[in-house]
Amino acid sequence: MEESRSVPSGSGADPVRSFERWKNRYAKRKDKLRQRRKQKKPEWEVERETIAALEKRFSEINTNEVTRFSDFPISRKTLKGLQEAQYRMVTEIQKQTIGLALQGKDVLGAAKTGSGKTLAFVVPALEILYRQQWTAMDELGVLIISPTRELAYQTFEVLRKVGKNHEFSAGLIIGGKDLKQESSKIHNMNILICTPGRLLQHMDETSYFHASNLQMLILDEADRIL
Ligand SMILES: Nc1ncnc2c1ncn2[C@@H]1O[C@H](COP(=O)(O)OP(=O)(O)OP(=O)(O)O)[C@@H](O)[C@H]1O
Repeated sequence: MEESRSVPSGSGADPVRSFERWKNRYAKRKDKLRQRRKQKKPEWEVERETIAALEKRFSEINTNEVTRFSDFPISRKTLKGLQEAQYRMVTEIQKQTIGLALQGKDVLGAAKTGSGKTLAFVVPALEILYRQQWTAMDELGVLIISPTRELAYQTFEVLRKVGKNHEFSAGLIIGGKDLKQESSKIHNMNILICTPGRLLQHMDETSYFHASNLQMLILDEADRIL
């Protein structure tokens, strides 16, 4: 059978050839997209590269030149949390201690009331877990001991605010609540803030409470705790 093809008179364009050209272009574009999708790295790999780039900058931290949180090599998630809570410029205790803590050094800080000590340890606490790609599936990584319930609660609020873009779980163990209820949740926590008495009680009575993989121990107002 003969194929009939209608060409609009006067246009000069062959619709079959135009279609073929369009089909080739479409196939090429689709191929490019497929290649690009193939090259796209998985999220964990991108995150690992970002962490490696941050760690490279640790040795270059110059405390004297730090004025803002963004001068520290810290994660975008922490930085975003800080900015959303309107924290941009560092206070003296933050400037002097965050860099050392990021470098993995033990830090003993002392500064007067209201000088911003809480963020000086909350930021490194978030970063140490971030760097190890800690997830809510992992165990306890950071333990913060506060001398009083009020202080523990305040610290928890700061942690919640600044760490809201991370996926870690955090718990407050301060007594005054049902011990059994606390016990059932304690093993799911990546970061725990507790008062000394309640912590001891859980160490004695909660069989599955363990801190064998702890990455950071923080004693808030150590002089009152020790
Ligand atoms: N970098 C910052 N920029 C602006 N405000 C800040 C900064 N750091 C802390 N603050 C604010 O300063 C106040 C005191 O901070 P914080 O409670 O951490 O001090 P502190 O030294 O722990 O005090 P205390 O010894 O009473 O516990 C808080 O209201 C906090 O939000």
